[in-house]
Amino acid sequence: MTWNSEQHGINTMPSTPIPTPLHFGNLLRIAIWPLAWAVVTAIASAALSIAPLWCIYRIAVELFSAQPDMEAVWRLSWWALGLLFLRWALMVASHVLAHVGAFAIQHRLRLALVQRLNQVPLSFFAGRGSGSLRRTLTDDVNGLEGFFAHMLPDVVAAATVPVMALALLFVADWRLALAALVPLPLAVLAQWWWMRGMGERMREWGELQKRIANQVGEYVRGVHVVKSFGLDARSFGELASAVRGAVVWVQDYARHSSGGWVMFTGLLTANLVIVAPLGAWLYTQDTLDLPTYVLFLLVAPAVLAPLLRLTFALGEQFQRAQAMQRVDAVLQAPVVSEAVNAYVPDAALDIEFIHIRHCYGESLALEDVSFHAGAGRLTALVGASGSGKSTLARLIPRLYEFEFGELRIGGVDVRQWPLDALLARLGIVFQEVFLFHGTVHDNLAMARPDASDAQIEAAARAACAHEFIMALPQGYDTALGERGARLSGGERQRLSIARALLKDAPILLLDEATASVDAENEALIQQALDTLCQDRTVLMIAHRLHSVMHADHIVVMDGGTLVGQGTHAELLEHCPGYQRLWRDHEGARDWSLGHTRTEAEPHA
Ligand SMILES: Nc1ncnc2c1ncn2[C@@H]1O[C@H](COP(=O)(O)OP(=O)(O)OP(=O)(O)O)[C@@H](O)[C@H]1O
Repeated sequence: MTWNSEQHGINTMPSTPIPTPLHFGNLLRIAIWPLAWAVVTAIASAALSIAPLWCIYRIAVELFSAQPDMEAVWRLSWWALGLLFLRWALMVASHVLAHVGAFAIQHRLRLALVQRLNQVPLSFFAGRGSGSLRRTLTDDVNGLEGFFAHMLPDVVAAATVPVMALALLFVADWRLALAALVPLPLAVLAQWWWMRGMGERMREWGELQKRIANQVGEYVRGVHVVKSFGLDARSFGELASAVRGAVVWVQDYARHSSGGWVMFTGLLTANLVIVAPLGAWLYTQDTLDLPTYVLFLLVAPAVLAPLLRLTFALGEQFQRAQAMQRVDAVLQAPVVSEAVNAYVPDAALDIEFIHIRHCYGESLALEDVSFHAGAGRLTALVGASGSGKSTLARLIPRLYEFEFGELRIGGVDVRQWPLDALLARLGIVFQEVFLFHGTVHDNLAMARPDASDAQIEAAARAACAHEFIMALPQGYDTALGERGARLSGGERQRLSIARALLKDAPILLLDEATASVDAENEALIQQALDTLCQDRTVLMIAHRLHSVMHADHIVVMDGGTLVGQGTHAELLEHCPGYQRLWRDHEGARDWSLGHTRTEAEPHA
């Protein structure tokens, strides 16, 4: 039989959003039926844990009677064994059902988180370390799964067993039953003492864990730099300080909590210390029979000891509540808004920046920038590092929302475009090429999932990538490591150009990517780019001026403002900012050529 999640009340469809703010109630609702059955079977199994003890009590009654009925003793023994097996079967059923429900919750949460992360602007990620976000998607979601899979049946059992045991003891002898409860108020007092300020402490612990996760993420990303300087994790200051902070926290926690904890656990497991002598005294007074005394010796520990489990669950609950808050913060993160009356214009797709102003937090990145990138033309953005070129490009796919002004594509403000339609019309080639785990083919096909093998190959050929792909061990089926580690920068760049060619979008955002590659790769990439740019609206961030001399339009940026625009010739004549850039560029070229010459001369 296959498990049909819909039939069994598990709603895994990502299209139904999870109601926020998140709490245990709305998580439970995701998988209400399996979890409800898990609770029912857990209660039944917990109740049955007491039943064999009742059989043993009845056996004792027989054995201590004047004429023991051995047949009844055997019958009761078989009953005890049968009930024990039934209890185990119910326990297994409860755990299986709890896991089914918990996995449904985990699956739904993950989908909802990934969906949300797809919809938030880039500024959301800027304020968070990638480590802490990864922790939310993995550890926090796993923790919630674990809570429902393990804690739920355990907690239900831990709460049921004492109630059943106490009911049985009160039926047998109310005086000893009360005695079995005596340590409880003292244990609660010790527990209160032990738990004081726990919420604050757990919050501190959560913060420390977040810091460590971020720092470990950073350490792993920068491990080549750390190694190249002959350092190790201890010399990675922030990471070392976060780990030391955790050690101090644990020491402090142990110092403050151990006394109360020892008292609490001691009291909860010590009711026999009262029940045993009191029962013996009542027996000597002839007000208690021996089988009842045996029953108390067997069952009294089950009245309080399971409460220990409940305490663990409470501690666990603190952590899960924090995990839930972190998951909730992502699920409630503001998404890129989409206009109600969004529409796709039926016009040539030019790009127009009108008095654009943008800040990253408090710091101003663009001020009053206006220019027009004509449809089907190549517009280049030039300027010193930090002048705002990339920021302008990032505003087009709405990776960031600008503060003031208008940004029109095809005559319509980007905020009036349906986001999917906008992104479908953009091809993006940035310097940092991200390649996913998967084959070369998968990495290319992501640009157009329905592309045929022939189309993929044609794009690769046009991007001058086919030859190096065929030289890989399995050609297009070669798996690429994390971040495409097995490919050179130039090869990755050509793959990303092939992707853009496959997507065949009418607008192209290009971060000129030839700055850091060798001459052979530069020529190949340039050739690929020339093919890619044909008949498209191209906005190109240019780091080397000679590559944009022939652009239709050049926009010169300086310190977040536009200081000139026109063709290369016009700017050389009128724009001091461009003249300076050109002088620097020519100077650098002379230096590099001169440098090459002087190095080459001795061999001439
Ligand atoms: N995510 C960010 N958060 C905060 N400030 C940023 C962010 N990205 C860029 N900036 C700042 O905004 C300004 C413009 O940066 P931008 O990357 O747009 O310049 P650029 O001209 O593309 O530089 P480069 O040529 O070096 O890439 C800079 O002062 C930069 O420090």
